[in-house]
Amino acid sequence: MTQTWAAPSATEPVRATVAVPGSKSITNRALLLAALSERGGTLTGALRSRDSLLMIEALRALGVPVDDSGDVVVVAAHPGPRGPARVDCGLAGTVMRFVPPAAAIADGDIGFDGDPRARERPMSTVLDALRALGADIDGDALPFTLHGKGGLPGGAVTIDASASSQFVSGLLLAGARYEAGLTVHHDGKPVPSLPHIDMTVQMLRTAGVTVDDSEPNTWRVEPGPIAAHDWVVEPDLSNATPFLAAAAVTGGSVTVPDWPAHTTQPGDVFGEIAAGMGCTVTRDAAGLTVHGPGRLQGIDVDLHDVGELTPTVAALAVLADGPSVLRGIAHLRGHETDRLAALATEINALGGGATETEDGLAIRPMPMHAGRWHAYDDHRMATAGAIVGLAVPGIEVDDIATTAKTLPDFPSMWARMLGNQR
Ligand SMILES: O=C(O)C1=C[C@@H](OP(=O)(O)O)[C@@H](O)[C@H](O)C1
Ligand SMILES: C=C(OP(=O)(O)O)C(=O)O
Repeated sequence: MTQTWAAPSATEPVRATVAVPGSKSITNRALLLAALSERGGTLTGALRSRDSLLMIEALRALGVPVDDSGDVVVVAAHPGPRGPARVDCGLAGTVMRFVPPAAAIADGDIGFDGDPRARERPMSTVLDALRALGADIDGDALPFTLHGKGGLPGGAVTIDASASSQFVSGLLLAGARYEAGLTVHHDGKPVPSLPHIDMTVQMLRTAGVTVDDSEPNTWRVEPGPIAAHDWVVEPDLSNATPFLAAAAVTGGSVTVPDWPAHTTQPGDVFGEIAAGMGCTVTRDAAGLTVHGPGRLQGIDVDLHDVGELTPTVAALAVLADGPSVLRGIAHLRGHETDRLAALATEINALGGGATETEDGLAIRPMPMHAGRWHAYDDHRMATAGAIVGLAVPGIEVDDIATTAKTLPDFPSMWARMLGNQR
């Protein structure tokens, strides 16, 4: 159900401490690894949102016992994924790209489908790779059916992962459970979001899997069991960025506690981006703090590795003093929506100056006016509208409920941050 939301404008500098829930990317990897470990595992600090519930339901459909009724999510010992099953991927890239490689070791027919937009998101690379590794699959996009044979030979496969790092991550997460393990070689334009592949490799190693990533564009996963692990999920640093942006836009100061000292999450880079736009950024025992400047500067930045941050950075760019260029993000056209088209359309409709380039956005700050900001079923479009609304009175986000994909409490967190929760 959609929900129109009057974005509150800030009448004074925002000063707040905002604790954000667990990382979507870490939660869904930890759930999947627990499902592939016959001894299960636990998650402390797991995200509870549409994307993580879709992952939990997908694993349950595959016979994996997941108990999410308490603070700690518990995946009990189990004999491994099994079919037949139906899996709803919603609009979650981590479900549609991570679950099929895991389901390929199950037996029985496993049908996958998702939201209408999910049927348009790039998927054939994973399905072709699984076929090359021995799987029997009907279809090249959602909906498709995997005819499980109770195991997969595995081996070596070459893919073009330039449209999404999730193609590589999905295969690697399950690769240890293939008979011959897995070698994935990427051949094509550079893979985006490489930190997310590093996250996959690190988490596999934590679960006792041997991974060789010493050669660029090639990843080798040795066959073997995946160990049970008690995962502690870091806060979602990408979801932290709209709150930090509120400080940047209003000349205030926002702290996100429990910011990890070392992390593979792309949101970590936001500190550098905010500093590049004139903010002062500090990291200390309190967490990461962004202090906004009197006037925000434009920025020329390559977001290829951290594409998830684009909607937040674009929202900051429209409110800056000078022009900005956001590069390296052509692959965002295949995200929850075509994010480049969506951002350019919404910014221009409200008087701003945004142009789509071949691989990103050029943004010229211009006075913006009140109006409707469309979210396109995209949680990060919705939060970008909230950021713009802090500085431009009268912005209405047409569907704030879409933030439930990764941050169901967004409206009340935003209100609390602004100190005006009703
Ligand atoms: O592996 C992951 O958890 C993710 C990888 C990235 O996908 P792309 O490489 O498709 O951008 C990122 O944008 C997405 O939000 C989460
Ligand atoms: C691209 C994103 O999500 P997904 O995991 O669905 O690809 C995102 O959260 O910005």
